[in-house]
Amino acid sequence: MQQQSLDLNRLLGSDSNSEAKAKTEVESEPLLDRRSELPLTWVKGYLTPAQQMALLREVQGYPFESPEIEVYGKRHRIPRSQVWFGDTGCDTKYSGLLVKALPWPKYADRLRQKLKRDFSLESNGVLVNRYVDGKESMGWHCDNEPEFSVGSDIASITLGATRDFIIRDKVTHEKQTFALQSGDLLIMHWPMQDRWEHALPKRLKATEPRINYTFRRVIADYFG
Ligand SMILES: O=C(O)CCC(=O)C(=O)O
Ligand SMILES: [Fe+2]
Repeated sequence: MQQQSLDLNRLLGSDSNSEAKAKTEVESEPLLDRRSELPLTWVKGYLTPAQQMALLREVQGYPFESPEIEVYGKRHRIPRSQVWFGDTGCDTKYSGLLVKALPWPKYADRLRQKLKRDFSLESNGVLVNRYVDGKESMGWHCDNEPEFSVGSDIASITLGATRDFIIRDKVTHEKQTFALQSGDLLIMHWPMQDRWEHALPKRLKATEPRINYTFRRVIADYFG
């Protein structure tokens, strides 16, 4: 039940209004010291403007979908759109639906190879999220689906609008906010998902689209 309510939060982006007052971090804040203890790597400006442009052009051809899900008998469209690319057999589930991996687009695959070269980050699938503006969001969740490979890190790349990405300790509810900008990389290291949830709350001041690539390693043929 607990798990289900977390999943619903993620899908519907609920609880996000309570984040409206969450402050935006700046580098000089003392919280930075604590960040060195977090299971995260934040690389600002990881992608050059030219690399970002190549990806953004490619994104225009992605077959994004925004499925409807049923919650307590009512249908809701998830407040963003998504597409999943991956190696053959590297399927996943979201919105309760099995999603077959589509073949890697050229620049998404190059980005995957770059992450492997730079951080030894092995991934065989990527979820691409598109938030058309600050009204779109992702609610609190942790990425601990059974098809994810044990011990694997998750790498998140931001393109377009700056948005707050918030993590919350599951026990103490301590929060940390990261204002992710276009070209930034954030790696969530194993086993961060055990202790921390994360969310991308609504930010009504954001009027431009944001794209997020979330590279993952899943167990091939997990769904047979
Ligand atoms: O858009 C983001 O930065 C968050 C995406 C995310 O948490 C996910 O895809 O699981
Ligand atoms: Fe996530």
